[in-house]
Amino acid sequence: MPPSLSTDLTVPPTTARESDQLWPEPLSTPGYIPRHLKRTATGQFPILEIIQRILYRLKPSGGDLEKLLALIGLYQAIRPLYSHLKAFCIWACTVQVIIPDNDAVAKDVLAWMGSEVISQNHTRSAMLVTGGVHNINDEFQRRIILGTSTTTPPPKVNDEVLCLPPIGTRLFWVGMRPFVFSRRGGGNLRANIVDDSGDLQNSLTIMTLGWSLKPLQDFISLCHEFKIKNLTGTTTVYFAGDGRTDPYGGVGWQSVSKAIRKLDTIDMDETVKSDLVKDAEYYYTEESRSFFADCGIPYRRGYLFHGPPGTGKSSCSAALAGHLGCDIYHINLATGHINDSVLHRLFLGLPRKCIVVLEDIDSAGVGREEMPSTKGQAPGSADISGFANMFNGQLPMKSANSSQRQNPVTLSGLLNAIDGNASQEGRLLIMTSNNPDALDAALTRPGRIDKRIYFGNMSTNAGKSIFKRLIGRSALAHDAAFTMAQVEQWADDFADKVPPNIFSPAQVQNFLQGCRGDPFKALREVDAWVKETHRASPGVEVSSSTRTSEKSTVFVDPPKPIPNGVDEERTFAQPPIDLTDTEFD
Ligand SMILES: Nc1ncnc2c1ncn2[C@@H]1O[C@H](COP(=O)(O)OP(=O)(O)OP(=O)(O)O)[C@@H](O)[C@H]1O
Repeated sequence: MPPSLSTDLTVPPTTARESDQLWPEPLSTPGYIPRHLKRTATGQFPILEIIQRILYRLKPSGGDLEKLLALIGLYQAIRPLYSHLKAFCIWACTVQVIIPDNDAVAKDVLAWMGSEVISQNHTRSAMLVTGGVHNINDEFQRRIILGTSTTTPPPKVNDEVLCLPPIGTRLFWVGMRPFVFSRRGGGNLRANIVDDSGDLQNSLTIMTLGWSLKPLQDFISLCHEFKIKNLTGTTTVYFAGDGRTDPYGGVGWQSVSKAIRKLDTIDMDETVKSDLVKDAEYYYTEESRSFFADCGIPYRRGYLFHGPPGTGKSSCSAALAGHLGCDIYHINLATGHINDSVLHRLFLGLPRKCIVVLEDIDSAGVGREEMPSTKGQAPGSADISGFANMFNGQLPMKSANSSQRQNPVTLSGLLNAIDGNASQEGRLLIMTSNNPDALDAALTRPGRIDKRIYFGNMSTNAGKSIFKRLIGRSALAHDAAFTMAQVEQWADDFADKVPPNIFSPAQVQNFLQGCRGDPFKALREVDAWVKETHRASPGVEVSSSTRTSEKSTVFVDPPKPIPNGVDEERTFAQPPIDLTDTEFD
């Protein structure tokens, strides 16, 4: 009798009689394994001992352990062959795409997988991340940011926790076609971005049966459409990061989802705004696309938004992206993290339809390279444009802001990234600047900048509008006794108290935010605020005339007398189309 399995799992006694009971076969029996070999095996692998006892319990006549051992041996022998065979079958019968984890396409795929595969009932593991939308369910915030009425249902956004596929592999079906999704991660992105087996770390791999990439392209389109349809109400904002997320070890894009900023929350001249929106909308029509293609003109468009700080240049760019339904990419050259090759790569990685914002381009200190002799360089290393100017009898242009430290991005590198031959087409480039006069003419020439829009300080109309948005809506929502007519009257009173074209909308917004939706507090405190703020802004003088007419604003050091709007533009070289029916937010 074998010892009881439940109490004793040690090696069984080895007397000849007991061993014979366990291994009763004679030497001539096929599959016979000598006793000492069995003992060595079970001694080395205690699990075999356990299996042996279980088998004995199940079938006291015994005898199946040999088959098991033979199978295990066979498996060990053919395992390398199996992995080679598997690799060959995968290579021969499947197609795959690899997507860097931080690419926009990867985000589309993850969003689709999260919703259509991972959120299904049978999922047993998932990666949870926050949605990253700023407080969109807050009524007050929503009305300010989105300009929606209290009756408008909130847009469908990923406001809380997202369920995404974890690291690992997952089989799923789209219709009748199987796909294998693999997510790799955990690598140090700054250095070892390709592992020993040559695979990209922190990437997604999508694989399916067949010999054509078409099903995979269709799947990617499906994911993209899903994102467009389901994430309405948000814009993905990308920032050129500090290098931690770039699969190539340099500076890459980092992203965050933000609630769309509605165009009607941007206070600017309505004609200028509608002209800008029509231009951008037309740029993305099929008609315009084929016009560019037929004429052999690179499909690109650029705007320069200029004006004092806090006048809405960045906000308008974001609102435009939301209106056009595309993502927005911010590059701040002044950080010093970006050099020519990184900038080039950032532009190469842009999707076809997007808005790229080069922020505060004047303060980035981007300039042409200095003459080789002044820098002690070899002649061959100088910017070719510098030589061209020498031959024209001109000195090479100095840095746009020579007092600043040299930016690793050169003007030629910037121009190359923006519209060099290898540069991506389809993007809409917006440069913002507080001081457009400091910009190199090469950067703003027609073809690179097609439209210049001036963002000025707050006008009387803008004052009314900002009061209604920040105070009026909240007052109406919180106190049913207030009427719209009252709000209009308060807005007029408020705008009369704030001298036009003196304060930036950001300053006024800041004051009104401090009033916390209380119209009486705002009206009571605005005079004191105006005086106080003037004292703190010595460059501005307020006369009584400035309170009555927007045009009579006095600047001590006046900028060019440009109305708040377009000051120069290059129009599309084709008959204008009728866009009068176009609806605007
Ligand atoms: N014209 C405007 N309409 C509505 N809000 C505005 C406007 N201008 C500024 N603001 C508000 O002021 C803040 C700062 O605006 P924004 O960053 O767009 O200004 P900017 O011109 O890009 O400033 P900077 O030149 O310093 O980058 C934002 O919160 C925005 O809501």
